[in-house]
Amino acid sequence: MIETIDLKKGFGDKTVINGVSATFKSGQCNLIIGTSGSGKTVLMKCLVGLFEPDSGSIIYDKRNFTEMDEHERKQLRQQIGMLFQGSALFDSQTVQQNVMFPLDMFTNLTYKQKCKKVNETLDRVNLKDANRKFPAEISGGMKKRVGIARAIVLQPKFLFCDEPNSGLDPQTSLLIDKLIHEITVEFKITTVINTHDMNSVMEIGDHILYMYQGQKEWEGNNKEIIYNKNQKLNDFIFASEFLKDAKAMRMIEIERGEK
Ligand SMILES: Nc1ncnc2c1ncn2[C@@H]1O[C@H](COP(=O)(O)OP(=O)(O)OP(=O)(O)O)[C@@H](O)[C@H]1O
Repeated sequence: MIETIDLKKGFGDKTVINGVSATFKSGQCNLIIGTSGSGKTVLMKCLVGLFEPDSGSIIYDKRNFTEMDEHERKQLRQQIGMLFQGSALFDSQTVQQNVMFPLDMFTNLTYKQKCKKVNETLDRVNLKDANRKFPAEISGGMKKRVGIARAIVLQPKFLFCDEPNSGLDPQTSLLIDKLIHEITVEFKITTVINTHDMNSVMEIGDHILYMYQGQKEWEGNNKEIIYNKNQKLNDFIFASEFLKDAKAMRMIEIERGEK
């Protein structure tokens, strides 16, 4: 579990995160949504320590991240997996080398042990027989799976995904979402996902945090979002005719008890 308490972050005289208190539970996909510039990325960067908040606290399983020294943070980082936008794979390295990278960095395992772990993890993300391929030789969806494999190879307790569906077609996005959700539940990971993808919100939004101008404007789950009465949130999610129709269909499904 990760908690933020009255978190604030600004740049110069501009406040970007303005007193966000939130709880991200384990075994759940916690989605952060909001318009461009609402502070999603800055919030996530504060959570992982890439930005220092100006005030407030970040608590990882009762450990105060904001008060940790560099040594303690380094230890905690070993429990954190990150899936970056565009997968951020090393182009000159094979799939196997990419996934092995965190094991090289953080463990003293033998090469044989590392290979075993890499193979088990690639299996888990349904990527067999790709070990020797280079990123340029595989599809966007496969790259994303490699990114996920690299993020979970150390069996993290916390997983951060920045726009995991960027650049993927809707069908592949759905598969990647499902994979992230399955892994989250299976390993009881606290997963935090920054997304613009409304399909993800509906499919895997166990907990959704809607950011508006640096503040937590609304939170709830993917059922509650359908019925929410928050005008700003509704303006945001139902901005398109398609989503309005999707909402109407979804409400009919829920009323019929189909999901
Ligand atoms: N390093 C920085 N220095 C100064 N301002 C920054 C910095 N990083 C972000 N900001 C500002 O903080 C605000 C929030 O940016 P952020 O990237 O968190 O938005 P976002 O919600 O993630 O948007 P998007 O959906 O477009 O990624 C923006 O106004 C941005 O210009």
